[in-house]
Amino acid sequence: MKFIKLAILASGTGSNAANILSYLKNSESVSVGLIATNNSNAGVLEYAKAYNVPTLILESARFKKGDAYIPELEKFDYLILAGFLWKIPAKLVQAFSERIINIHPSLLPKYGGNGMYGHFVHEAVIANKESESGITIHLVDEVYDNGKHLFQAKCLVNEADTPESLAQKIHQLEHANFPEVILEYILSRN
Ligand SMILES: Nc1nc2c(c(=O)[nH]1)N[C@@H](CN(C=O)c1ccc(C(=O)N[C@@H](CCC(=O)O)C(=O)O)cc1)CN2
Ligand SMILES: NCC(=O)N[C@@H]1O[C@H](COP(=O)([O-])[O-])[C@@H](O)[C@H]1O
Repeated sequence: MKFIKLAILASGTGSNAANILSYLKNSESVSVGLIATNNSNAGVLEYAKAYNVPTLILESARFKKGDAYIPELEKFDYLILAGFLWKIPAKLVQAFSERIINIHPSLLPKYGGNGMYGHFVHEAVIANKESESGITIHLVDEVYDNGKHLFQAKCLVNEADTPESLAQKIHQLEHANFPEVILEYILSRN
């Protein structure tokens, strides 16, 4: 079987990226060859250093209006968005058709779209007194949070929950499922 190379794109703390790196550390068929971020202060860069993974700092104009770093990214088989906060431009979506996977911290289509990321999602769920929330893992198309769903998992939300306590529940679901959903999808296509 072909050896599969992943690039992770992340903007923040990087707990999902770290979880994927840990999950794949002994894999003989899939590896993470790059961590790219738009934030030179992102915590994810510390995990890249710890796992000795090359990094790439994305510059806005080149990513959004230039070549979208396709020369650097096209050597990878899949792009994994793990808390990446910029829209993937159409030319990169087209270059990686059905090969970009994103994790979103809500039960899409609820609480998705522009402005719906990180704590903003949890704040909206709590403000609306939802009884449940969860995660969605989906393919990425040219629109925010619109691609084909690969997986969803739910958690209960109770009156005592805060955006912070809900975020913890969501992170537990993400860490328990994202690596396995990624592997299941890419191995089903190779
Ligand atoms: N073409 C696509 N690009 C991206 C997708 C996608 O589905 N299609 N998913 C996002 C991740 N995401 C939700 O899962 C998401 C991330 C960020 C935003 C957002 O509103 N961002 C702000 C900018 C925030 C910042 O720069 O700090 C914005 O665009 O104004 C919405 C959804 C990754 N890319
Ligand atoms: N809409 C995108 C979005 O909100 N993504 C969310 O960013 C967080 C990143 O956490 P991490 O940096 O600890 O992996 C995760 O909860 C992920 O679902």
